[in-house]
Amino acid sequence: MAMEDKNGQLQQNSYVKGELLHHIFINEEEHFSIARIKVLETNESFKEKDMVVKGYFSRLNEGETYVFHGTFEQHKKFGLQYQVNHFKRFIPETEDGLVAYLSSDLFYGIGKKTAQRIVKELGETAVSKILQDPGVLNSIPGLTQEKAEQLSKDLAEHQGFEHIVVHLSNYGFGLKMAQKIYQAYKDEAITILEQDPYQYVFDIEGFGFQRADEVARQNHIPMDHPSRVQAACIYTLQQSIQEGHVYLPLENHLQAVDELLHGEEHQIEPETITAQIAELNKRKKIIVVDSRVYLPSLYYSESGFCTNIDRIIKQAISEQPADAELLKIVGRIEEEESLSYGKEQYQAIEKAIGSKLMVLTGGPGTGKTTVIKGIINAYAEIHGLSLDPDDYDNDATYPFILTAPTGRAAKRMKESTGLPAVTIHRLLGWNGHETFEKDEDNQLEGKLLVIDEFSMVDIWLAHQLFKAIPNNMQVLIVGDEDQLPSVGPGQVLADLLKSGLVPFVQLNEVYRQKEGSKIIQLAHEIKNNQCRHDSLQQETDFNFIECPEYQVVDVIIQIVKRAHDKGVDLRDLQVLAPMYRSKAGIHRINEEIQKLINPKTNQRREIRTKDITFRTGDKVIQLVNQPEDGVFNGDIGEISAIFEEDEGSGQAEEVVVAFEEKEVAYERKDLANIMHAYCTSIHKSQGSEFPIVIIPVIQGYRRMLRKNLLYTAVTRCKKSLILCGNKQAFIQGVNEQDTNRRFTSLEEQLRELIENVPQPEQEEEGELSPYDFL
Ligand SMILES: Nc1ncnc2c1ncn2[C@@H]1O[C@H](COP(=O)(O)OP(=O)(O)OP(=O)(O)O)[C@@H](O)[C@H]1O
Repeated sequence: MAMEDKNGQLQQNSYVKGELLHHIFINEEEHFSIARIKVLETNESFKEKDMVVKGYFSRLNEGETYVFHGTFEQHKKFGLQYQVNHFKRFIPETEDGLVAYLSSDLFYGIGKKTAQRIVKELGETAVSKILQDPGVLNSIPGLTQEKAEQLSKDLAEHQGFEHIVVHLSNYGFGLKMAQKIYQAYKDEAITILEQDPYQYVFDIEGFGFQRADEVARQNHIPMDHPSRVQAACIYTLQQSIQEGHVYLPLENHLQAVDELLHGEEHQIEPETITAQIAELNKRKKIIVVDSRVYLPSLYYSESGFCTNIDRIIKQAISEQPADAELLKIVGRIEEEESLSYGKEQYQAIEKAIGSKLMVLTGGPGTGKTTVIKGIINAYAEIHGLSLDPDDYDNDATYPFILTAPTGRAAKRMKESTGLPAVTIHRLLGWNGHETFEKDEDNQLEGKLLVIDEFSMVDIWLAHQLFKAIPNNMQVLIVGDEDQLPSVGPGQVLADLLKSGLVPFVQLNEVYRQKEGSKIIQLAHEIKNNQCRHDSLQQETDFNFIECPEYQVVDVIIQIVKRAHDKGVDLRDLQVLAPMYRSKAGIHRINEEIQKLINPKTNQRREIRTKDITFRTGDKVIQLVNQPEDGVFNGDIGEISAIFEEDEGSGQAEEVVVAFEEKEVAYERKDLANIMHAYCTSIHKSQGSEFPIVIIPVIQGYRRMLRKNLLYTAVTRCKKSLILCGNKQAFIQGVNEQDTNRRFTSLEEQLRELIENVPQPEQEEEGELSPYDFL
């Protein structure tokens, strides 16, 4: 950290003082610049007359002098550059220098005489005095109030960002965080930081509670300050979202807040926390209902989703065929498709046609896709609608909407049904700022909406989607309830099914098994808690290679090598593992496969980050939703190009990834959004399927191995599944239920609605209705 002593002397190890000659590259939005400077002074053994500096700073003034702090970096093409951590405009410390600075063109209306009076009155530290308190200018003889105001404003503007950067560096914040802070608060940044650092926790991404605590301590803000307690209340709720919770029970919340606030030398009384929770509740910063504490966005998502489910299921259905008529229609579809629907499958088609909203659930190979097609075909025939998009004027008038939460799932839907399908984000028109074009005031157009892979949809997205569904639309939700729940908060599919409010059909009979699939059989044995050692016998499409833990990575490499040598397209082969950092973790497996498949050569460009080396030709996975670029968490692509920085053309350093439908360019700062995908996490594989899947299973993964995790992993495979490691660890894992309960109130809220739903007519004997489950 750079510090100045009392005399303003630099105590930083490395510095370069230089006059800015010209800018090479400027990104105004990011405050990122590359510039050439004339070196005036440095404590480094740098002998050249000028050099290139780069870092997160705004446009600097050419001809002015700055002191930069940072480190030298050797750039492959451009040689030695100085990576700036922070910097400061050099203000001459002599009285004459300061007078020249204040009377320069930078400050309108300040002549030499006025500048001399300011320096005489305020001394060599005049600039920081004015910045801290513009009122000091009132004492300068002959300086009108108007000019004084103008000068302090101009000084603040010129010094603003730099001043803030220097100030923040005293708290240990780097340029990048300083830039984020400056964007959010501008000139207020320091005042807010020093008076109420906890505000940063809410407004600045990546600014944690502990950081705010450190700043508060340095500024002697008491540990029981209301702001601190309130920040802890909100921060703990934000953290709980990571575990999938929609709310925290008051008791758990109090405990979590207490743990966060508790220090060796200070203790916060429970009453203080309760009082601040009440205060936040009053100000609608959190919502407390029935001893449950919610963040408002999640509370309103959950209650909004319930309201919309209620609205939709209460609507009447426009046209409904008589039973005999539907039988005839389904018979015709069976003929066209050359199959005969099973009892459950027919029931699913019948119930979907007769319900405003229905959930279709079932494991792999039970015919969910087959039934989706049956429902769409039957709907089209009943309503006299063509399935061919070319028969409609434009996309908006096409009556069938097929959607899924990820790009890959939408693509699979499109392939299996032969109809257009899009991601939920695309369907709703994501505008990149957490809002969508489609909402309650601008609803979707269409007649039948089918949402696949619904287990992956969190409560926030579910709410956004359902508020955009118009009254005249019929809705079919499809998902496998035994899969892992959504990455985001909630367990919407499971809660919908448990509530009993919404009609649903569960498909149990497995059809793909009839074609001799061991993979499907294993999936159902896991699902039905019947997986034993003899379930893991070798079959044509399944093998469990037993090996000790230390050999598991070698075994994976051998399998991948054999597949590669045989000409298998590596996009069709996926290694799935549950953990990132272990001896047989995702990172290690990726490194080893990269060495094998895509080693370093002179032909392949590469770019190194702290942990990873990316090379052209590498298989990579997107780690976050980036809807503005049309890529989503879990999408897999290949690095098609790496561009080095080019001063001449202004080309920034970039990695270009070719995804299935588009190319996306990542600057260095965005490379954390991707990682190698030779091996990916099971969580990230949700919604995707691969012909060949390899899953290492070892005792070292024990704390992660759970039934729904292994079930999700196994069901990602379509043709050939290879497990390797320890059979006992696998058997123990599939017998381990996920006991991490997610706190959601959706099921309860939906149940409360049941009283208001008109009771259906008497069901035929043997048919399931939601009311059978109450
Ligand atoms: N009634 C049926 N008669 C004959 N074959 C069927 C029937 N239902 C489904 N199948 C066949 O079973 C296989 C699995 O069906 P489908 O793909 O619809 O299941 P799914 O539940 O969508 O599976 P997954 O989730 O694994 O994709 C397909 O080959 C399908 O043609």
